[in-house]
Amino acid sequence: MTFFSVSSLSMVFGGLKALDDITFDVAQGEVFAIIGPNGAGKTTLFNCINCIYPPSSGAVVFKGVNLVGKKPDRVARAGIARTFQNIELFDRMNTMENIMVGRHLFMKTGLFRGGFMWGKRSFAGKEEQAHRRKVEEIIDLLELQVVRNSFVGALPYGTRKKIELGRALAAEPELLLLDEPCAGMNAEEKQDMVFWIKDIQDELGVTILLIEHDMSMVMDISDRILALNFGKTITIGTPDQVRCHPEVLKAYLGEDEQVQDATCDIQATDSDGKA
Ligand SMILES: Nc1ncnc2c1ncn2[C@@H]1O[C@H](COP(=O)(O)OP(=O)(O)OP(=O)(O)O)[C@@H](O)[C@H]1O
Repeated sequence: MTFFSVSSLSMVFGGLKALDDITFDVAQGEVFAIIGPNGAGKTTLFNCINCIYPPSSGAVVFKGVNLVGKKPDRVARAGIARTFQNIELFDRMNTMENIMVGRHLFMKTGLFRGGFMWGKRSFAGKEEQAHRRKVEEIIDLLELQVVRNSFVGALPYGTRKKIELGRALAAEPELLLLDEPCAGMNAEEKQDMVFWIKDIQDELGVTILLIEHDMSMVMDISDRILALNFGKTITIGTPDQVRCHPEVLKAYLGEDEQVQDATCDIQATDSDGKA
């Protein structure tokens, strides 16, 4: 059984075809990147995968189940978690509490309530302690110990991105959708994020779908890449295949640009598509 697949997926907004007949599959354990210039349809594709948008046509199949028409919380329960392009954390909550929010899918007694209201020996208290242990494992994995009790609103951008990643991991996903995990990060923070993503793939066995504008990061981390432009697939292949694909180069560099570099490197771009 294919672990994850998208078949003939199209999404139309008014007269605009944001996704046009997209088909690909992802094997368990892969890091699969989706690239393309601004407006190519990458976020729309993520929104169709986790059912924020119902596609106009096509299928999104995860472990044999077509997700189209399901609610986003059902998709999360099926084992798909997501981070967003813009950080969406609770600034007035600390790191631990923000990651704990990712556990809500598993909570039978409600967030935090159990431990506080009925004591540690009650079912609710024990359940809450088990969730806290899971959160502590994630804090250790992502080396967030020093900011465990800090309000996230005051923390540096790169740390906040990592906490958002931690919250997604708290849902114990089998498939993790990362929407521009390196956006707004400096070079050191990007290097760290690459390291965490590889760790999540290797140590937790999580399959990763990644949207990212930083091409050096994408080429470094991905097993395979889907390149989109104007909602259509340009190509799917390994980093080396995609890096040198003439249509990919044209999409990034423009019609008139000649590729001088024999390695076919695409310039790293920021989220505005600027070099
Ligand atoms: N809710 C919406 N209503 C109408 N048009 C939309 C909507 N969401 C996206 N679009 C359009 O669909 C196209 C694809 O947008 P999308 O955000 O998926 O691109 P993207 O590749 O993620 O771009 P970026 O890299 O800038 O985030 C764009 O033309 C965009 O304006």
